[in-house]
Parts: sequence; C-alpha cells; structure tokens
Amino acid sequence: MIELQHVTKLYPASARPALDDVSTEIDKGEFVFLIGSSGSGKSTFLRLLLKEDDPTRGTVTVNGKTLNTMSKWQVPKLRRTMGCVFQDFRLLRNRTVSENVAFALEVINKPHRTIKRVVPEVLEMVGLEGKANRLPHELSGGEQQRVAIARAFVNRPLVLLADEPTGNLDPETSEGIMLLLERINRTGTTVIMATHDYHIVDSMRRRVIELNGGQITRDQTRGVYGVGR
Ligand SMILES: Nc1ncnc2c1ncn2[C@@H]1O[C@H](COP(=O)(O)OP(=O)(O)OP(=O)(O)O)[C@@H](O)[C@H]1O
Repeated sequence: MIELQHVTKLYPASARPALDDVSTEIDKGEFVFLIGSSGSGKSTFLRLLLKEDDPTRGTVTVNGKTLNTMSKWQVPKLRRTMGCVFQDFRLLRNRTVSENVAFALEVINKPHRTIKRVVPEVLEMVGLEGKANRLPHELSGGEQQRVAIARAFVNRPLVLLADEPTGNLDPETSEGIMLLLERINRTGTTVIMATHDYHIVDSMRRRVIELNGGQITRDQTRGVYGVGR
C-alpha cells in the first residue's frame, strides 16, 4: 500500500541528503515505528508520503498511486485517505473539541447530518464524550492529543501518520495514547509513527524502521528501540 523505491531527498542548500536511496514497503494494516536520531530523516519520510514535498530521485507510491506524477488537483484526494497527528497537537484554539473534529469533515463537504452523527461517535471512541464543548486550553495535553487523533481518524483514513505524538506527554498519558493508536490500527488503518520514545517502542514490539543519516539501517518485525540510545 505504501512503497518507496530508491528515494533520495535533497533540500536546497544542504550538502547531505535528508533521505538517501531509501527503499521500503509498508502493507495495509501494519503498525510501523520510524526511529532514528534527530535529523535522520523521519519527518521528511512522512512529508513525502503526504506529498508535502517531492523526492529528488526515486518514486513514492501510496495506495497504488505514484505521487511523483500526481497532479496538484489530486493531492487533496490523496490527503483525505491519510490522517495526521503531531507532537504539538495543532488544534484550532478558538474552536471547541467537537468543532475541531467537525472541521475535518466540513472541509471535505460532508453533509451536516453525517457530521452530527459521526463526531460524538469518534469523541466517545477517544474517551472525550463529556468534553465536547471545551476549548483546547481547557484540556490536558493528553486530552488535546486525543482530540487531534479523533480529528485525524474521523474520516476513517487508510493511513494514520503520527510524528512524535507522545513527545509532549508524560509516560502514563503516552500509554493511553498508544492504546488508542493500537485500537485504530486494529480497525485496519495502517499506522506509521515517528518517535524517540524507546519505552513505547520496546513495550509494543511492532515493526521498527531505523533511519540513520537518511538511510534505512534496520528494518525489524517486532523490533525494539535498540542499543544506541
Ligand atoms: N525544509 C528543509 N530545508 C532544508 N533542510 C531540511 C529541511 N527539512 C529538513 N531538513 C534537513 O533534513 C534532514 C532530515 O530532517 P528531518 O526533519 O526529516 O529529520 P527527523 O529525523 O524528523 O528529525 P527530528 O527527530 O529532529 O524531528 C536534517 O538534516 C534537516 O536539517
């Protein structure tokens, strides 16, 4: 479902490639940890999957579509099949919890009656059913991340990309977030998560792809974070 073939990404004015001849495949329904030190290329990897950037060389395929040759007007359709979660939550500050989630459906023109039905369902799934009318600043960090996950998942994406989703959270709260991502993964959604959190990687024992200087140096099923931490 996701394939990178000999992908190299060189940013302008940088001597070293952010990704250097990366080839890998990720199947539907997999849960993959993307690990590696700061600057190893994890975010670049995720950005290429979203076509936020194009590779300098090589091809990126998502769900049977080659992104390199995809025209601009097709990009929103691609992104509709992918949900994203970030370390800093990125919620709309002046919108309530339910408005934040509803917004993801409004922008793709879902009918009002669908939005009214689906938003409470997904808020219940993430454990926020009593907090629909709160503003983001009235929530804890873990709760804000749950809203972000609800927003990313409400459209039932094929893939969920998470860039350090537990980076701002304490270990206990992180565990709750991981249980939620596991639950989403069990619905058949592919989850790709960039992380530095070795406790999480070691306890979950899922596929681990390690990047080092833009190259894949390890790809292990049921992997651990590794010795180099
Ligand atoms: N827009 C950009 N312009 C120039 N260089 C960039 C840009 N984005 C990233 N880079 C460089 O590409 C390399 C890979 O960066 P990337 O953000 O993908 O790493 P990362 O593994 O996600 O790091 P971190 O764990 O710190 O988030 C780094 O050397 C970085 O400086």
